[in-house]
Parts: sequence; C-alpha cells; structure tokens
Amino acid sequence: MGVENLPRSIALARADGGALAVRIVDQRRLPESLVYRDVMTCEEMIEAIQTLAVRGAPAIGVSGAAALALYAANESEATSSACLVSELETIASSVSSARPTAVNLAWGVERALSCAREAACESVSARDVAKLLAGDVQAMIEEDEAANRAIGMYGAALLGRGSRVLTHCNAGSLATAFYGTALGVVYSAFEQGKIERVYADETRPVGQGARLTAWELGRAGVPCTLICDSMAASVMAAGKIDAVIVGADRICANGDTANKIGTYGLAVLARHHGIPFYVAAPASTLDMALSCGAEIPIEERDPSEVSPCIPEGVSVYNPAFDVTPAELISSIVTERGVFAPSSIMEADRACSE
Ligand SMILES: CSC[C@H]1O[C@H](OP(=O)(O)O)[C@H](O)[C@@H]1O
Repeated sequence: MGVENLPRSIALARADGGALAVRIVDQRRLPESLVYRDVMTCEEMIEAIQTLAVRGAPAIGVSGAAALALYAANESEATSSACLVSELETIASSVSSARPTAVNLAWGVERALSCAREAACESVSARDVAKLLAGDVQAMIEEDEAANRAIGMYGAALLGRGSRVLTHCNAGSLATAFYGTALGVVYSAFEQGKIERVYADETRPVGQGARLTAWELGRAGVPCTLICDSMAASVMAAGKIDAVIVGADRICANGDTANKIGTYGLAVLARHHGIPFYVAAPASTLDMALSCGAEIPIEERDPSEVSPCIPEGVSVYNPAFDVTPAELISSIVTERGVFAPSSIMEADRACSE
C-alpha cells in the first residue's frame, strides 16, 4: 500500500524496434482498467492531451515537451540541427494550443524549444538534438516528482493529526509525472499518520474525482469517501472537513488561480464555514505574466461531456475550469514552501533560483 503502489502516469520507453515512445496511463480507461499506451508521434500526443488520455497540468506540461521530442526522434527528416529547430518552431503552437488553460503545457513546449535551440548553437547534429530533447523530458519527469514530494512535505506541515480533507478533481499522481500535488500533500500527511479521511468530489462533468482520485486513494490505502459535488456544502456544514486542498492549472501574479470547474464554489463554501482552502502547485503552474485571473483563457469542452442527450433547442455551457480569487485562498503550497497568495511572486522567484 502507499503511493508507491501507484503507476507512473507518463514515462519514456522504447517501442518494439527501439523507437522512442512515451508510455502513458490511458486515464480514460480508469477506474475499470489500467491500460498503458505508447505514444509515438507529435500528433498522437496532441490527441492524447485533447482527449484527456493524459491530463493534469504538470503531466501535460511534460507531455508538451515530449511531443516535440517524439517529432524529433521519430518523424523529422531534417539533415541539420538548424532545420530541426525550424521544424520544431513550426509545430510548437499546435502542441501548446491543444489545451489553453494549464500554463504548464506552453511552459513544457517552450522548455523543449529552448533545449533544441541551445543544442543547435553547439553545432550538434539533428540526431543529437533529438537525443538531448528526450533526455530533457526525462529530467522534467524527475524534477516534477521531486517538486511534488517537496509540495507534499510543506503541505503536510499545515495539517494536524486526524485531518479530514476535501479535494476536487484529480491533482494526484496521475495528474503529474508522479506523486501528485494536492494528493501529494495527502500522501505525505498520510505517511505521517495525519489523515483520517479524504472526501473526494466526483467532479462533474468528466468525473476525475470519482474515476481517478478515488482509484488512486483506494490503491494507496488512504481512507476515501466519494461524494457528489452538490454534497460538499452539507459535508462542510456537518463539521466533517478540516481543510480543502486542490491543484491548479494556472496561478497569476496576484494569486488568482484557475483550476477545475467547481473549485471556486468550494472556496466560497470553505470561507463561509471557516475552513482553510489550500492550493498545491509546482512552479511550472505559476504564470507571473498574467496580472489577474480575468486574463486566464478558460477551455470550453464538448457539450456531450455534460450529457449525451441534449434536448433540441437547448444549449450547453461546459467550461472545464473556473478562477478562484486570491482572497479566498488561505495559502499556496509550492516546492519552495508555503506562500500567501499575495506573495506568490516571491514563490516564483524562489523557484527560479
Ligand atoms: C495537478 S493537476 C492540476 C489540475 O489539472 C486538472 O484538470 P484536467 O483534469 O482537466 O487536466 C485539474 O484542474 C487539476 O486540479
């Protein structure tokens, strides 16, 4: 039992014949089946991101860089590193725009481009640039896990013994390279004997809580109660929650935070009930270029996610995220410590050192 019993959501691998592959857990198949899928091309990775086969801000950040590494290794016929860089710059925007809200995706793509440009300046061959890109994806995977374990350590210190935590969506190991952000705090606190129970919102319409968080916590042996999103208010009113911990897809310079749709409502409820509301996220989720949450692009997804049967003449609104104002957030937990939302720019500087 424990977090080590969880699969790695994304890893580099070699397909039959030795070609570079990115091996992902196909999260659309959970909780019924744990299915791994080898992604071999840039287009396949874009499709995996758009269909939520791979999902979660940090995980799609790694996937964005991996998309370029797959192109360089398996698709490009460039005869020079300069030509390869030019090709990568051409496809980069199609990867970054696969999902607009999580800043991690654009961050991962830009990191891969920088890696390729720097290598090309060293006059290495296109083949060697491809190898360096794959190596940097592996480094991102390792860095993300380390960041999540640090987030877990700092976040666990905020919780007392016997804590009952409410979480939303899945900000677990599946949503990252490994260990998770919000659930990383849970796993660290659980190892310290601090977690009595986790209440997991099912998180309509896609059900990341019911399908993924409940599956993770069950597999890790963490006591979990699955609730409908509409039950969160009553559970808080009944005094069953000591803290709310969620992930993030983009955190602005003033601390406003985009996360899965329904997060904002939880923050309002937590404030009403005097319950601390924590956001857990790595530096790759910070976007200091945006001054406030109104600037965050919110992805709208297919109406069929809300219901397979939409009555004629009825429209559907399906935003995948909402924005929680900084004033409703108690603290933001990063790999460099716990920060007040108003001090998140300090966190960005600390994480960049
Ligand atoms: C640590 S994952 C962050 C964030 O990403 C998830 O969105 P999605 O399932 O659509 O990829 C959710 O908002 C998580 O909180």
